[in-house]
Amino acid sequence: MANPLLNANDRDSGFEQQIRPSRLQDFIGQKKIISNLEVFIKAARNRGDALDHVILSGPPGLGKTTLAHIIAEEMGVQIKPTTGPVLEKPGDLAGMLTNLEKGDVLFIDEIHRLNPIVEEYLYSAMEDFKLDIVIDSGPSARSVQIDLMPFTLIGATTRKGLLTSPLRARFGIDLRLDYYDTELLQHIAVRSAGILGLNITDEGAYELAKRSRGTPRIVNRLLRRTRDFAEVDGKSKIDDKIADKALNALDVDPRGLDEMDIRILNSIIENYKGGPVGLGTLAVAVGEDKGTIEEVYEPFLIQEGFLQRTPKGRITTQKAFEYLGISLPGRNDLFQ
Ligand SMILES: Nc1ncnc2c1ncn2[C@@H]1O[C@H](COP(=O)(O)OP(=O)(O)OP(=O)(O)O)[C@@H](O)[C@H]1O
Ligand SMILES: [Mg+2]
Repeated sequence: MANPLLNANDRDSGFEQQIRPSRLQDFIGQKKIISNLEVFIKAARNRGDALDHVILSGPPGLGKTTLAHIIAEEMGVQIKPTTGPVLEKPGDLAGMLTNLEKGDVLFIDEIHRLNPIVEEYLYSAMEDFKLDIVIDSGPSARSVQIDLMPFTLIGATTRKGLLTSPLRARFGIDLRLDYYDTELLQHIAVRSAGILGLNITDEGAYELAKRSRGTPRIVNRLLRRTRDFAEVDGKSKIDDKIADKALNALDVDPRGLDEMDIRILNSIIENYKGGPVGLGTLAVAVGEDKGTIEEVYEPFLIQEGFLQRTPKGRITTQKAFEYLGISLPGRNDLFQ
């Protein structure tokens, strides 16, 4: 059964709003991205220009939406958020663009899901701040050009591979967010606990952090759930014991792997003796889209040393066999 804690779509907006960092200095980790952004923002502000267009990519829950809001805040401009699927017609995009003031941020989440026709209109808007709109149809159809205010488009995507190259080429700033290490997530847990007025020990925060799949959204969610267990147990402090108890009760994996991670590893091991297996075959076996496996699941499994990409296909590592408690084929003596 899918673990609801790991579901990126389940949002508690009140909680999120409270703990979401709003300035660059509060954003934990992703050091290189943050220091580059500081330079770009400062330079644009000094010149009085809009910031160049930004594409933010990376797996769910790592801080793309958060960063988009921070960028607008640091630039001292308004942010107008929308998502790819909502912009169905060119008119929807025109409506958003003509409402922007100088320097404003148009934030398009899930930009890989943009309608191709809408996307074409975006090209000239991004490049020349102009919008060519066709009015009427048939013989009376004519094109009018609308001048736009200079603006910054921030696109966010978990699937950068799906962006067309003309769109990709129009972003001057390309930022890819990586998974967070346990220490950073521990830091995030402590920060969030502080904002919520919760007492948490370093060990408690560490326990949450190491079971959060490298993802700030998950560590915050596990913190919230652990708080419930602490309250019900009459504990005034979140320590590693209550964290462990809560996470076990919630079936959170010891290393934070989610259901699809496990399914991918199990499938390679059980059906293909640990691989190599091609991405397409694996996708069919686990019932997930190829690109999602490649861009959302594999990076974490590779980073954690459970999976390798080889020219012949994906293979699971000895660590994956050990973790799942399965003996390597033909080497039954190895882990006894
Ligand atoms: N670097 C960070 N420091 C502190 N908190 C963070 C950081 N990154 C993310 N968070 C927290 O994690 C939550 C999830 O982040 P966010 O919504 O920005 O992720 P996302 O990349 O946009 O995810 P999705 O792809 O699902 O839209 C935020 O509400 C924020 O509180
Ligand atoms: Mg987001």
